Amino acid sequence: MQGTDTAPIELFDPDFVRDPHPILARLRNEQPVREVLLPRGLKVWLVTRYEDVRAVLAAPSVSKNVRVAQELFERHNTNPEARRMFSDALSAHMLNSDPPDHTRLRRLVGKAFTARRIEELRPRIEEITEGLLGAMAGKDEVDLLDAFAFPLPITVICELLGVPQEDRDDFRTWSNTLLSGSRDIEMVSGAATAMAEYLTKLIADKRANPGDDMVTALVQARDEGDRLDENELVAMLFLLLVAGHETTVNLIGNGVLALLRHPDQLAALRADPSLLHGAIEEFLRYDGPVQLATFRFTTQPLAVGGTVIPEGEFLLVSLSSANRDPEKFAEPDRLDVTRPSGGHVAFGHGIHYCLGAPLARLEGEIAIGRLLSRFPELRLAAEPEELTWRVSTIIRGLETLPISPGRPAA
Ligand code: HEM
Repeated sequence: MQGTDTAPIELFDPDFVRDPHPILARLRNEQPVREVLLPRGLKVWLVTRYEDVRAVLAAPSVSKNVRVAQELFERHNTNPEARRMFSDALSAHMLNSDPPDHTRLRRLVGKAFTARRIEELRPRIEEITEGLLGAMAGKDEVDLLDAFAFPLPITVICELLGVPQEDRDDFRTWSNTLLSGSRDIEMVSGAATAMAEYLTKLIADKRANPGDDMVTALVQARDEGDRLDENELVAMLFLLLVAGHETTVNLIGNGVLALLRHPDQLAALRADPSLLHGAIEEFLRYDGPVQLATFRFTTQPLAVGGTVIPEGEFLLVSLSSANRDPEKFAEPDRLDVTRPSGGHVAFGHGIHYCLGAPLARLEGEIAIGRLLSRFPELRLAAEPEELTWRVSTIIRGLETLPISPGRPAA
């Protein structure tokens, strides 16, 4: 019977991590709403069909209030050692809040992320892109993630916020650990503490030496208008930096891999660069960087796809699965850069729809467009089967992407 089968499913087995789509297709067909046990011992409901995913993301009775979530977490966790996974210092951000807190927090930064404001960053994003591509020219083989897909968005978000260059490597390490889905609880909470201490110090520095950056603007909003408290300030920076670090890298990485594995699509895009805009949407649909939306929970019984999920249960919705649902997308497993774009849920849906979507799209377009025009001979430098994917509850992305750039265009 639908929903009640709690036999383990292989959500984080090597087969799933390598290619989740066959397992997701089976779930959509057989058990579109069902309970699963996560690696750290938490029981959650997993939702996999497009319409159900959108309905859950838009349901006002589905909450993200982190304080209530902490209590529920303790009730639903089967592993007593994993009790404290939510770090208080980092958790008071918009993605962990319901209205009216969510509305207030999102409004504080909303203006800086509109498509128009983000478009002003274009020349700087192009400059960083050209610099990184220039450094790749002449090399036989490089890891595209390390040389290009990571440094580009990290540099952009750090410049926007005002995070010093020399601190960026530490930040990347902590951020990766926090999103790894690791069972090593000490390592995860160590990274959370280091991150919180770092951000607290950054805020103190900006108070003493204000700059023309977003951290300074938020510090001033905190100090003058009393519109967010100190905890919320730390958590806001944490969210923006982590979102800026962990996502766009995989739009670039997964997108380039998809193209290199589909030479006909690569040729079509090279022949008609006006397809690029739609191609970015297709990469987001085909293998988006965020496979599961973040935790939510029911505050009253919720009917989804014929199953009633009781009150006080955790929900995870699979964005990767929704984006391959044949009820919504014809031939969903086919990469097609000419597909009419739109409708995918790679950036989520509802009030938590990705704040950084305009920035991610612009970075993705500039990065992939310039990469293809700079390196006409670009090819994979590994067999696709040899590539390994990161083990993470949230993120869908490669560990490394070895490529051979070939001769640069004249
Ligand atoms: C291709 C890159 C990106 C993808 C695929 C992506 C995806 C997502 C998704 C799926 C959500 C909703 C999660 C949920 O409802 O559980 C989200 C929220 C969010 N994203 Fe992104 N993101 C990307 C880039 C960025 C960037 C560059 C930033 C900028 C700093 C950013 C900032 C945020 C913020 C602040 C939220 C929370 C919004 C809210 O709670 O109202 N994202 N993102």
